[in-house]
Amino acid sequence: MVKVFKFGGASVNSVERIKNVAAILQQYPNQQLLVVISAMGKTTNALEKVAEAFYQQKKEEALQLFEQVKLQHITTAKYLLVTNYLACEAQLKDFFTEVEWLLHDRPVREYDYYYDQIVCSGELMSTAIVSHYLNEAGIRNEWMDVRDIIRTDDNFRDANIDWAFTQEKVNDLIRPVLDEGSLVLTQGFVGATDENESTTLGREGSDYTAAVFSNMLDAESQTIWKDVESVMNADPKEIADAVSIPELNYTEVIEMAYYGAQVIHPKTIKPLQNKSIPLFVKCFLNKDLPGTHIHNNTVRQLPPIIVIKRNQVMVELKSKDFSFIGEHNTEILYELFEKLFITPTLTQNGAISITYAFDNREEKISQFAAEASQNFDVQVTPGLTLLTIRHYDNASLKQYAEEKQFLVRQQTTQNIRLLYREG
Ligand SMILES: Nc1ncnc2c1ncn2[C@@H]1O[C@H](COP(=O)(O)OP(=O)(O)O)[C@@H](O)[C@H]1O
Ligand SMILES: N[C@@H](CC(=O)OP(=O)(O)O)C(=O)O
Repeated sequence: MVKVFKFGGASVNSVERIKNVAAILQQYPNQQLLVVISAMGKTTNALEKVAEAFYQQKKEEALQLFEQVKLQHITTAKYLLVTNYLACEAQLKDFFTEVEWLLHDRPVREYDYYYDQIVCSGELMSTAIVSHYLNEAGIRNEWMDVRDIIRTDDNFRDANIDWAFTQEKVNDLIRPVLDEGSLVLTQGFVGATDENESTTLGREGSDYTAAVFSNMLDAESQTIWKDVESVMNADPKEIADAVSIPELNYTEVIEMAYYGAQVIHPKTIKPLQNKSIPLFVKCFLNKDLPGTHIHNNTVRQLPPIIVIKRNQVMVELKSKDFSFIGEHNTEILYELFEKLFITPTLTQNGAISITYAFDNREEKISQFAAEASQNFDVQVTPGLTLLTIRHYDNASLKQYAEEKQFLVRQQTTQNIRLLYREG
């Protein structure tokens, strides 16, 4: 049976880290492996800047920013590769040309289209480098362009997968290579339309790609390799005494992601759950640590799970005519969410007012406030943090919630949520 591995940006962001990926893969010599890899480090953010400059018709700036991305990849390939360098360089240059060809044009289509054509190159470049290195290290692998496999619609930046078509491609292109004993290496986060336009599946979407493949290959398990020891009860970068969670239920992971824990992409769970495929989160820095096992069974006695979402904005809306917040008013607001692709991170209803928190994407929030002000009095308060404690107990309430000067507080038997000013 197949194992699916996903290595994220942090696991391939240097020569040493790529060598470490090879060392991990060497531990699975007789295993059918499909490996999904993300763009190196923060490449996706860098490519987003290229796309923005291009769309603002700052061609020189876009080309210059892309030059830096190119250099970073060429340098990594140079330090990493010996016999395969020239072959890798040729492959990278093809990807460079694909992007530069577009950058020399003028934007005539929507931004999201160009975003995807540019940003997808991050995953193509990283996987090309890793693939050549694995071959040098004696790990036979076949690099596959995921755009030949994952077919999506043209909802750029958040494309939806055509499951039937993709399943056929998995059967025709991936399965035979795995059966023949070769590791398959491909890109996360990326797909393509029936017109061969590149698409992406939403930020941090590589976990999801891996889950789609796990589902379609009826994998025995999926493993996401991270720079942390496991899924923890809080982001260890935020909370120093975060503890490891050895076991979790699929639903709990979806809940954590919903409240903003940026540890596993929420869309990842469903394809796995549908086929009861276990998900392991393991540490690429120390593969002997047990990590977290995520499955279908109930897990009791979870520790309090703390999720901190910074850079939140609160938007309070009062109906201008003192009408109650009823179907019509909420309909207007939900239509705006859909139009602007924004989702509240918290909602609090009153009789003639409604309060939302959002991630502070300034342009979108301004547009939301402007449009909503046709029907409501709108007040916007930026600079806030949203804290959620799931499975809270007295100790965690005391430690994290007690002294916060909150603007909104919500409490159920399971969760407590506070929206407060960043101090
Ligand atoms: N509950 C949590 N448990 C573990 N890590 C978490 C949690 N919440 C946030 N993180 C953060 O997730 C990071 C790893 O995710 P990410 O940087 O997206 O990895 P990658 O890009 O390699 O997929 C960790 O370094 C950690 O700071
Ligand atoms: N590179 C994409 C997709 C992804 O999933 O990345 P990572 O595995 O590093 O979170 C992003 O940064 O959004």
